[in-house]
Amino acid sequence: MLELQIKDLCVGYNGKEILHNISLDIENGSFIAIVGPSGAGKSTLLKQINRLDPGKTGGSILWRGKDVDDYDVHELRRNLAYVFQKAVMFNGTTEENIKLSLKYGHEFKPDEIEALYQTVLEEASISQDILDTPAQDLSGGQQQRVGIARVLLMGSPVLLLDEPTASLDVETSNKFCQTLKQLKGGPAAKDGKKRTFLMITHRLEEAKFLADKILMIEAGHIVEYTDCETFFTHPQTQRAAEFLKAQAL
Ligand SMILES: Nc1ncnc2c1ncn2[C@@H]1O[C@H](COP(=O)(O)OP(=O)(O)OP(=O)(O)O)[C@@H](O)[C@H]1O
Repeated sequence: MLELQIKDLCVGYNGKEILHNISLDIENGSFIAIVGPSGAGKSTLLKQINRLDPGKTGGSILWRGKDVDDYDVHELRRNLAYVFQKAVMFNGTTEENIKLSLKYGHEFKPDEIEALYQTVLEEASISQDILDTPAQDLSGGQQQRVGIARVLLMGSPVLLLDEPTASLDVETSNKFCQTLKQLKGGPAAKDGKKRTFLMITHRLEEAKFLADKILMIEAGHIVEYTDCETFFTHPQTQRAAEFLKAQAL
């Protein structure tokens, strides 16, 4: 089943085109790593998916067959959740910070919430000592896991991850990727369909570890959209081969 279809998407600002005729299909349950040089348009693409970027000039994005523009924006963002480079922590306990997402029009019955909460803590590797610490005192890696827990508590089937490990050290980042790996392929809450991940990363080893497919973008164009192994072992384009070679230096 197709989770997302992007058709001839064009984005531009002040007459300058940032994304040019992007078309791609994303299967339910897949993990897509989005790679490419700085300024390629990766974040712009991700933000287009849940309408965080206002620059669309043409084309369409369908989530489960319906144009994202036709959804109520809160419903859309609850289902296609954006995870930023750094999760924002508010005053209060970690538990309060995680349960904050329940305020955003969730569809769960009260008795379902507690069960889901317990599952989410396990899935996002949130231990009791993290819960007991004020959220603002948590380390960067712990805060990112709290951010993920919030998204899971909303039951979002699609996670849009914009460089979630960029501000983490290598060890913490590896732990965070282990958490994502555990989540991968797991059923989304409620509808039983699998979770789908789109993650921007500059760390190719993370893409290799997590992704089913790699989407490489450069200067607003798709360079390659291929399965992970093929991308790393037999890139189909000269440009992808050069990109991989440069990263290996
Ligand atoms: N609101 C905006 N107005 C004008 N230009 C914009 C806007 N948003 C993005 N851009 C431009 O679009 C281009 C692509 O930006 P984007 O953030 O999508 O790139 P990126 O591939 O995510 O880069 P990075 O890897 O450095 O985060 C950049 O040149 C950026 O300046």
